[in-house]
Amino acid sequence: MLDYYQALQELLEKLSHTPKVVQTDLLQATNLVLAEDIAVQYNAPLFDNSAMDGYAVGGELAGCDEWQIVERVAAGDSAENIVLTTGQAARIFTGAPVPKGTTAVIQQESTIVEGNVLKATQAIKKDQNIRYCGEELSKGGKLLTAQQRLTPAAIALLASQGYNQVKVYKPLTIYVFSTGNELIEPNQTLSTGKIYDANRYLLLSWLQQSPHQIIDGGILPDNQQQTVLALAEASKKADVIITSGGVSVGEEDHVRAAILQLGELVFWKLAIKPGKPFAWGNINNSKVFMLPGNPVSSLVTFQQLVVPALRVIAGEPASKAMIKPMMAKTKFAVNKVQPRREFLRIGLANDEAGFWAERLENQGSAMLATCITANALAEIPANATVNENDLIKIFPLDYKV
Ligand SMILES: Nc1nc2c(c(=O)[nH]1)N[C@H]1C(S)=C(S)[C@@H](COP(=O)(O)OP(=O)(O)OC[C@H]3O[C@@H](n4cnc5c(N)ncnc54)[C@H](O)[C@@H]3O)O[C@H]1N2
Ligand code: MOO
Repeated sequence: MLDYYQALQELLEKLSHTPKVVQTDLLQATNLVLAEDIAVQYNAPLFDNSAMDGYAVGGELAGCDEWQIVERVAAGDSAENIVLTTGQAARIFTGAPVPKGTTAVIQQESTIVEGNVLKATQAIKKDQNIRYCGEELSKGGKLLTAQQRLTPAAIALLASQGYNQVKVYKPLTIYVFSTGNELIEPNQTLSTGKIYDANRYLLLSWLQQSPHQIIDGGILPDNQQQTVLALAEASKKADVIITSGGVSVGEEDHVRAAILQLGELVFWKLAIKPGKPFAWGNINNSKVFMLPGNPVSSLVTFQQLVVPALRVIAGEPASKAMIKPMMAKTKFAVNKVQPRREFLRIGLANDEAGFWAERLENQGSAMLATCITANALAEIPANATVNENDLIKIFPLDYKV
């Protein structure tokens, strides 16, 4: 059996490639990966401005305890033609440009105003409450580096610099299939031996939150020829094909054989529970991931292996594509060692002492309902016991891609 971290590293290394680049409107780039370095084109802040609603005071501060209010500047106004000298002040608002000669801004809570006369109720320091031009970013520097995923904050930063188009790696086209004669759709009538397809719904709804194009490939029957035809057809358009079921050793497990006929496949017995059988490979330029049929095995292998893999295929560096664990203290013990690294569904909570993990009942790999209460997976290393209050790795179940 292959160790999880070894498998993950090998998978991400072997997937590295150069994705296609497209120019796109800013909002369309959300969650895609930047394909170019972007320069700071304007100083930030763009101009000296006030950090508070209050009064800009000019000239020398020493010996000055009263100012004449001579001007008013609001956000959006120009202050280019205003100059404050010692003893002069301007009413000013947050974000408004400070007039020339401004030494400090006094926030209005620290002032007394009588007519046009301003007095301060607290000591004033030079430069207080002034955000100076270029103090955050200076023109010509690097704003963003290629391979950065464009989070909402990155989109906002680009907008704040006047960029309305960016070059990103092209969104992926991802096909999702389920496999198995036992599977029917939720709108169909149950008959003996049949079950409703859960995995395709898990994967489609999870992937819907990604910026990629997701195509529902439907249910493949346990039939070699039909599986080959469907996968060959999907591979004409797909960057990625994800299947679930039929990956282990049974005679009715046709997907592996179909992919081997059409392309290349690596089959792993992973030392993880759930999620032991896992396969990946390619049909021409389409990458293929085969998840185990049990719904929770699908969920765990999708989050722990395929999500990082999709990030790499979408253009992120492997180091950033890894899903990041956090640490939590256990409210449970594991006394029995077992040979596979276990990803337990847990309830993660926190108090003043930090995060703690509570083990949930019903950990079977077909027991999907536990995943509703669970908000994280706890990693129990192979051949290890865990005591109460031990610190262990936790992977939040946040359904990100
Ligand atoms: N002789 C062995 N049998 C099994 C082994 C093994 O090593 N030797 N491994 C077991 C483990 S662990 C897992 S996990 C499963 C994985 O099996 P497959 O990927 O081949 O999946 P199936 O046999 O097609 O299905 C397993 C199970 O999951 C149900 N299923 C499948 N697809 C869906 C779906 N889309 N929605 C809901 N449920 C689904 C299916 O009906 C089966 O009950 O193999 C073990 N067996
Ligand atoms: O690995 Mo299987 O996923 O134990 O049920």
